[in-house]
Amino acid sequence: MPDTPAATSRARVRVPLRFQDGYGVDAELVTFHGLADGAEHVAVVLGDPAPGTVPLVRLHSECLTGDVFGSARCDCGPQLREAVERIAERGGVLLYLRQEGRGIGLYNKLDAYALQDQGLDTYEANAALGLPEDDRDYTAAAQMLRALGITALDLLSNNPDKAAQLRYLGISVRDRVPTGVFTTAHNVRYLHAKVVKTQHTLPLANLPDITAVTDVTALTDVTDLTDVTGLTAHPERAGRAGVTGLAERDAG
Ligand SMILES: Nc1nc2c(ncn2[C@@H]2O[C@H](COP(=O)(O)OP(=O)(O)OP(=O)(O)O)[C@@H](O)[C@H]2O)c(=O)[nH]1
Ligand SMILES: [Zn+2]
Repeated sequence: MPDTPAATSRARVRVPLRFQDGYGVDAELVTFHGLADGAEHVAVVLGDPAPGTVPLVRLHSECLTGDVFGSARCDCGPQLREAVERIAERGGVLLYLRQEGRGIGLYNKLDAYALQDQGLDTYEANAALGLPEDDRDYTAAAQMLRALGITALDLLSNNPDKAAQLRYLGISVRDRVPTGVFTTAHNVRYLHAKVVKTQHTLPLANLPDITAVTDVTALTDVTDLTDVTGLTAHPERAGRAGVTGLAERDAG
């Protein structure tokens, strides 16, 4: 385990969260001193874990296009909305990490989008720009968790690298709990690349051949795509139910 200096909490403020679909919950936002990368990450503390249970935690990487503007090119917005409610129900923390574009920044991400529009996948596009496929380091996340008194957790994520890095940093990840599946006509190739290239636990691996969807722009209704993928298109609840079978307990 690397020897990382401790971070301390800086401010704790109550913020009532009110989403456009009517869901609301009161959160406590926590800021920090001493984070390793100097970025302004924020912890969103939700609900109250029952005594003797570990908190549910999500490390959510910033996505301006998806989180703020509702872009359908990725699944970040629905994942964020889902995570807030699931964590609030059980008690836990969402770490909102300022790692736009898997760490390469917003402008580089949009450059990568332009290359994806020419046929490259999400990882090839980063590489073509001379950038890492995924530049995220979760040292600051581990510091934030420790500052909040959390050393054991269940992780709400499909990304095995998040669990692996947290464990390396000395945090005990008991279960890795998959998020819902939020497909749109515009993000299915992106989600498929995450499964094939970075082993995200999304139930897309058995797709007959995603490249058979040659013209996604023609799929104006996401239910068209559901026929192709066999997946549920974008419902927050049904999508979640569809992947619960993938919940796994990681050893160690
Ligand atoms: N470079 C790049 N970043 C992207 C792209 N699409 C989304 N992102 C960024 O990817 C991050 C979200 O990561 P994801 O790979 O969707 O999911 P994850 O966080 O690794 O895994 P989960 O916990 O399962 O959601 C955000 O920072 C987005 O801005 C893309 O095409 N290129
Ligand atoms: Zn996104």
